[in-house]
Parts: sequence; structure tokens; C-alpha cells
Amino acid sequence: MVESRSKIFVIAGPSGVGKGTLVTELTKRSDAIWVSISATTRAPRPGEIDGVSYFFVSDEEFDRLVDSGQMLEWAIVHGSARYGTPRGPVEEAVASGKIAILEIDLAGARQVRQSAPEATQIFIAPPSSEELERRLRGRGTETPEQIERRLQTARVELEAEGEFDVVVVNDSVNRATDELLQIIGISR
Ligand SMILES: Nc1ncnc2c1ncn2[C@@H]1O[C@H](COP(=O)(O)OP(=O)(O)OP(=O)(O)O)[C@@H](O)[C@H]1O
Ligand SMILES: Nc1nc2c(ncn2[C@@H]2O[C@H](COP(=O)(O)O)[C@@H](O)[C@H]2O)c(=O)[nH]1
Repeated sequence: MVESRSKIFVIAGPSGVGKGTLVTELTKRSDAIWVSISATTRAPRPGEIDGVSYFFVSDEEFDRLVDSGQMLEWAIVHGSARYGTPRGPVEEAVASGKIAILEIDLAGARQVRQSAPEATQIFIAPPSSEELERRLRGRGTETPEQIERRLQTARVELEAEGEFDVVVVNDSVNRATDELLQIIGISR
């Protein structure tokens, strides 16, 4: 079991593997955990709230954030929208003693590996490719075309799991959350 003294934890893995589900569960289990809110140029899904799910910004605003050095990392994800991690809030969270979680894609994880090598990089893997597809389709938030695109990206991402410090299989939400808490170093 890998256990870390890092203050920043990157959580990456294919779309639909359950990253968001696990991160939500982590926040329920510990007040020490702070989750970065990304900025994105994609449109909100029904029920998503600006400033809670994401900061939903225009292309122009995203350009401004990148050009002024306010993004810790950013990437075009699934060939469509841009997503990025605002730098300031991460620095403030760490300075205040919180554990900062960044739920980001593979390209973003690679950038953080360069700019914040002290961060622990965690890859969330599915129990099987079939289960990944079942979860992605079952979530029902993407069109069939978008799902195909995400499954294509997933194949590339699954080949990159060896780049990560640790791989956690999301077979069960409870078990995977327990493993994540142990890696993060939060005892219950
Ligand atoms: N261990 C699990 N077993 C069964 N279903 C799960 C499990 N974890 C998550 N799910 C379900 O899988 C679907 C995808 O989960 P989630 O939205 O958290 O994925 P994600 O990795 O954050 O996706 P994206 O990167 O597209 O935002 C959801 O319907 C969620 O309820
Ligand atoms: N590089 C970054 N990737 C990010 C960031 N925030 C989210 N993401 C990744 O985008 C996909 C798609 O998310 P969705 O909400 O449209 O389903 C997901 O896999 C995230 O990991 C970010 O700030 N930087």
C-alpha cells in the first residue's frame, strides 16, 4: 500500500470510471479534504451549478485565465471543451493545511507532474472495459457520439496507468474510497 505525505493529490482516469463519485465520497469522509473547482468552457449539464460543479466560463475568459498565468494546468478534453485548474485556490488550500484534490484528465496530470512533482498521482481504473462502458452509458449524460469519443479517449488513458504513482480499481465505491483515504494518509 502506497501512503503519502503529499498535500496535492491528482485523481485521473477514464471518463465514467467514477472519479467524481469517489471524490464526493472522500469529501463526506473527511473535512481535511478540499476539492479544486475547475474552470471549463463546456456548457453546464442540467443540475450543475456555476461555482460548485465548475466555473463555467466563455472562451475569452478562459484565454484570459491562461494568459495571465492563473491556470496550474489546462487541457482540451475529449476534443471539445477546455478545462483547467485555477492555481490560486490550490495554493490557498494547501497553505491552510488542507489536502487538495485535483480531478483532471491525463494531459493535465502530466502538466502537474512537471509543475508540482511533489503531488501524488493516482489513477482510477475500472474493474473491466465492459464495466467502464456500462457506467458511462448508464450515467446518461452524453450523446451516443460523445460516449464513443470518451471510450476512444479511455483506451489511450488506460494505457497510461503505468505513469501514475498508484492505481486504485473502482470496483466498489466504499472499498475504493477506503483505499484512497489510506493513500492520502487520513486515518478514520
Ligand atoms: N464503484 C462503482 N460501481 C458502480 N457504479 C459506479 C461506481 N462508481 C461510480 N459509478 C457510477 O458510474 C457513473 C460514472 O461515475 P462518475 O460520473 O463519477 O465518473 P467520472 O469518472 O467522474 O466521469 P467523467 O470523467 O466523465 O466526469 C455514475 O453513474 C456513477 O454512479
Ligand atoms: N486537465 C483537466 N481536466 C479536467 C479538469 N476538470 C475536469 N477535467 C476532466 O474533464 C473530463 C470531463 O469532465 P466532464 O465534467 O465533462 O464529464 C473528466 O474526465 C475530468 O477528469 C481540469 O481542471 N483540468
